Order: sequence, then C-alpha cells, then structure tokens
Amino acid sequence: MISFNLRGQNIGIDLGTANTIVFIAGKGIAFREPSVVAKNIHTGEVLAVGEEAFQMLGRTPGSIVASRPMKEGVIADYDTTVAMMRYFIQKATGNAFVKPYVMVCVPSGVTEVEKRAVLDATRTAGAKEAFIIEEPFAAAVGAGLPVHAPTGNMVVDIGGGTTDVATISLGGIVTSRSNRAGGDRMDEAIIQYIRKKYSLLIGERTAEIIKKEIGCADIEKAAAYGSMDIRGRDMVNGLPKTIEINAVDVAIAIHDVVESIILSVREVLEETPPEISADVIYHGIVLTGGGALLKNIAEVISAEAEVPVFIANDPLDCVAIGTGETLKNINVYKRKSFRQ
Ligand SMILES: Nc1ncnc2c1ncn2[C@@H]1O[C@H](COP(=O)(O)OP(=O)(O)OP(=O)(O)O)[C@@H](O)[C@H]1O
Repeated sequence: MISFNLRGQNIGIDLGTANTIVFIAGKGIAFREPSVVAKNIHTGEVLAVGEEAFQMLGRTPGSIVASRPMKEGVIADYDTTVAMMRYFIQKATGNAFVKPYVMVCVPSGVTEVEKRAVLDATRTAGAKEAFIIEEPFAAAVGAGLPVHAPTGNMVVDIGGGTTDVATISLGGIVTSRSNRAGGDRMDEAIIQYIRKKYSLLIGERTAEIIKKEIGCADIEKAAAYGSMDIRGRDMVNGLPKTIEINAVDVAIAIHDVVESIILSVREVLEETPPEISADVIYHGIVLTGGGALLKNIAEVISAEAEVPVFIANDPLDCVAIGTGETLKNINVYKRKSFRQ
C-alpha cells in the first residue's frame, strides 16, 4: 500500500476558510471547491459539500443549514470539517478504500490544539497519515521564491480567514504573524457599512461580489473603479431593494481591515533580523492568496512599508502549489519535523 501511495496517492490540501484546493502528487491541482457543507439540521446528514453546498449558502429552507466549518483559518466545527475532508479525499483518490498520505496547510499562528485538531480531522476523514505545513511557507514555495537559499524572502498571504505574513530563509520561517483579518473580515465590514449607511441588508455572497468587482485598498484611488447595483432587503419596510454603491464607499468600509494587514507587515519587518530586512528591501515582498487581487493592495502596502511589493502569478493557487511541491519530499517529512 505504501509503495502505491508513493507512486502518486500523496495529496496536498489547502484547507482554506473560503476555498479548499486539492493537489495530487504527480498530477498537480486536481480541483478547488468552496469550503462549505450543507446538512440536515434534524438528522445531521450531510446533503452537499463544496460547490453544490456553496450555491445553497443563504438560501436554505429551515431544515437545512449550509455553513463553512473553517473560521479564521482554523477548525470551527470539527465534525463538519471531517465530513468535508472525507468528501475531498475520496474525490481525489476516486476510491473510499484508498488511504493516502495527506499534507495540510495551517496558518502560521495556530496553537498546538488547533494543529492537533487538523491532524485528527484529516486522519478521521480517511488519511493514512497526516502532516502539517505552515501556509506562508507553502505560499512562498508556490510563488517560486528561493526558500532554501541563504537569502531573506518575505511573503504576505491574504486569505479568506487569515493574513499570514512571514520572512523565510534557509528553508525555515524566521519571523511571522498570522492576523485574523482577511477577505472574510472585508466582506463583514461591507455588510455592516451598507446596513448602517443605506439601511440595506445584504448577504455574505453579495458582499464578496462587491469586494471583488469594485473593492479597492486605497480610498484616494477608489473613485476610478466606478459603482455597481446591488440588491438586498430594505431594513425599513422589509422589501427587496436595489441601490447603487460606489467604490469609494467600499474602500471606506474595508479601510480598517486593510490597515490591520499593513500593521502586521510592519510588525514582522520590525522583528526581522537586519540581514534579512536588507534582502527584503532589495527583493521586495510577494503577495499571495485571493486578497492579493484586491485593487491597489500592492501599492498601498509598498507605500506604507517602503519596500517594493509584487503579486505572485496565480496568487489563489500558491499555497496549494507549494504544498504540492512539498509532497515530493514527503518521505523526508515522514521521518522528520513536519510529522506531528
Ligand atoms: N479579485 C478579488 N479581490 C479581492 N478579494 C478577492 C478576489 N478574489 C478572491 N478574493 C478573496 O480572497 C479570499 C480567498 O482567498 P484564498 O482562497 O487564498 O483564501 P483561503 O485559502 O480560503 O483562506 P485562508 O488561507 O485564510 O484559510 C476570499 O475572501 C475572496 O473573497
């Protein structure tokens, strides 16, 4: 069985708050699906996982609940996470009886208890053995940074649940911060802002669409991104209503979250040994994760940190690609430090 695993049934899972990406060794990214599970609230039966469950978010009848079992990068609902991982592992192996070795990413700041929960959930979901890699390290590998070289690299991975900031050198993380300010906090901020300013209730999915379409990290530059029509429920009369929202409003709404991300970058830079800081000033910071696609985020971080900032190619895939690269050395991890 082990030799079978070594020939290609090693799986890397970027278990994200918003999306899960599954990487199969030797094949590459196999699929990506939203990290959502729909359950019958009376029986606990899992009705749908991934894309199918995502379509149900905010639209379920009383007997069904569609929810995200991961919050802020860690497991918020253990049993539902196990159900979700079982679905992903079986989809990857194509067979409920094959037990693969699984490498899973966690944010850099998680506690031992949170790590243990991820490992236990992965084994319970069908892994022969589970290993953990820290997200910013995987992101840096996936972004193509020379993580094993004796030179400082800095990566800022802005995900749904967390923003992970780290400097890396000689194959290890030197300084890091995991901030629970990411894309989800921006969505929540947009919901609150629109509720207060326009007395309109909108759902999480609408908020995310607004952020992706006209969200901008810089209030001064936001006017260039125009406006869009959004639909929600009028809080005054309870009826459906359409309003136009402009990009300046959205930039104001998410401003505090952007500031919090910048603060984490500054804190990590302040703690970084001078030789590595010098490398970062020279090579710049690389942004990964879906939040790297927020308009003007690279410019804003660059202006505040006084360091060049670049967006990785395929920022949404970096963590999964980096995890996949790590799978090539899974035999080393089986013997060494990443095994928990
Ligand atoms: N064009 C865009 N502009 C702004 N945000 C975006 C864009 N595209 C995706 N996002 C946001 O990126 C986040 C998802 O990124 P990613 O898939 O890297 O996170 P994750 O791995 O699920 O989360 P985490 O790493 O925190 O567990 C979501 O909040 C999503 O709304």
